[in-house]
Amino acid sequence: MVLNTLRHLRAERRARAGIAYLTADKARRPADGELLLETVGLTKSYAGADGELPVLSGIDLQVRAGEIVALLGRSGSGKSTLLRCLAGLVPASSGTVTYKGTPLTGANPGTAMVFQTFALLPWLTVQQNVELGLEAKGVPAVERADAARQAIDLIGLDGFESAYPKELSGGMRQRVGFARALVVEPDVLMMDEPFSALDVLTAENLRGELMELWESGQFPTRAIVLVTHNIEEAVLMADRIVVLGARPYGTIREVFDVGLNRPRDRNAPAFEELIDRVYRTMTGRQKETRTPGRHEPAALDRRSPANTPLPPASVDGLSGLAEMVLNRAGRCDLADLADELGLEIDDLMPQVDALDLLGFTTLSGDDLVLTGTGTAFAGADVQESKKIFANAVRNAPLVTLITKSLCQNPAGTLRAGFLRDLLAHHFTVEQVTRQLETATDWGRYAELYSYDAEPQEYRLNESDDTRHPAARGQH
Ligand SMILES: Nc1ncnc2c1ncn2[C@@H]1O[C@H](COP(=O)(O)OP(=O)(O)OP(=O)(O)O)[C@@H](O)[C@H]1O
Repeated sequence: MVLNTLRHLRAERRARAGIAYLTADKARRPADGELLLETVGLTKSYAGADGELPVLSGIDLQVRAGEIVALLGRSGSGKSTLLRCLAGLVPASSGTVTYKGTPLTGANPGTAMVFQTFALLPWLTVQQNVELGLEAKGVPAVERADAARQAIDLIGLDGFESAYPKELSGGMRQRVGFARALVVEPDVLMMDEPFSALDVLTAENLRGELMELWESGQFPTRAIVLVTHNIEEAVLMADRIVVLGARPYGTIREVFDVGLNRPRDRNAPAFEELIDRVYRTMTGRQKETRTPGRHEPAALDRRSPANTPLPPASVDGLSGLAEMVLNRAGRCDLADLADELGLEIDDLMPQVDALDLLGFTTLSGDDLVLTGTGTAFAGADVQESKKIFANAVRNAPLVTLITKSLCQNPAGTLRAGFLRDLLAHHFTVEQVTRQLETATDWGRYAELYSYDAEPQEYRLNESDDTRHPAARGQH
């Protein structure tokens, strides 16, 4: 249906060739390789409670006409921040971002953004929402209305022009988001997880239609940058996949040239093989052994609360995953397990990271494998599992820091504020809060300390203060 609409539109477009903002050459997608966006040595820090928090470091990236580039990485690796830097929505801390060779000094005039949460104005109709971008550019009303109608048709929303966002399903709202971005015919369409707020079928349908438009050469943009944490989505859509790693700062870990013919067959061996390769890169536990690049800070090597943040996994969550692996003979393919549970691999990563940190599992190829201690932990009764956990948790630097500090204070108490200040040097307020929640949960389960929400204080578990290796000064 969309393609028919397109053919119709194409003819209509030719007839309207005089309209200034809808140029004929934009109606074709030239795979001319022109360099559209470039970052050189891009570094981005955000202001934290105490100083700058580095998020991206040493990012050298190019986006050329004719390509779809996916920015893939785990939560917090800086994908959205990189997208916003490319769009000129946030300034680089150092390094340069250029559009067609010109350094950005504000919003990038060659890009338009589609957001995960649609970001529509509820008091405006579909037509008015779509016209917004053109209004900002000072396009006259009649031309604006005409262009909006075309974008609405293109994206399959014809008939909904006068509807308000609240009358639309999630999928239809996101179509409005696309139409609003496409109406300005940006050189580069920026998409920040545009399908992740939609149910699976709606996302699949919309993704498929967009790819048809792109492949047919009718998409009114010359390149696409897509942020996603979904490996399959990246392999399905992108020409290049840029994998960002998060530790200790967001850096480019690897770039994959996809090179598969379109439309892509998910069941083709080459498709599955690439998914496996990307997956290994994303989940790889290899330490940063390479020499830091010109623009990167030196890698940190000793585990400390600063360089080993606690993953946001509760004891219940990580125990649940350990038990699932135990029930699969102590070894399971993580991607298969995520599939079975109807989750994305990314959803399981906090628990996987936690099990890894505690020494309960290792990754062997694509498989998550229980270690001897992990097997004992997963099969133990509550009391025994608490003992095993108390021993393993010495691998968690923040828990050890809390325990040691408590032991050194004759009163056996520690204010959470002290830890907040300490961690604020390295993490955002949100990250500090999440880490303290995890440390509280883990320390309580291990019966190392308790926590009083009022007056926000940790307190040593006196009966057990000799049990923990950190308390005995053995760590
Ligand atoms: N405006 C901001 N101020 C302070 N810190 C921020 C801001 N925006 C992002 N961050 C922090 O920067 C880090 C990277 O965030 P970003 O959203 O770019 O990552 P991401 O890879 O897109 O993650 P996700 O997949 O969870 O959206 C995170 O730790 C986040 O808390």
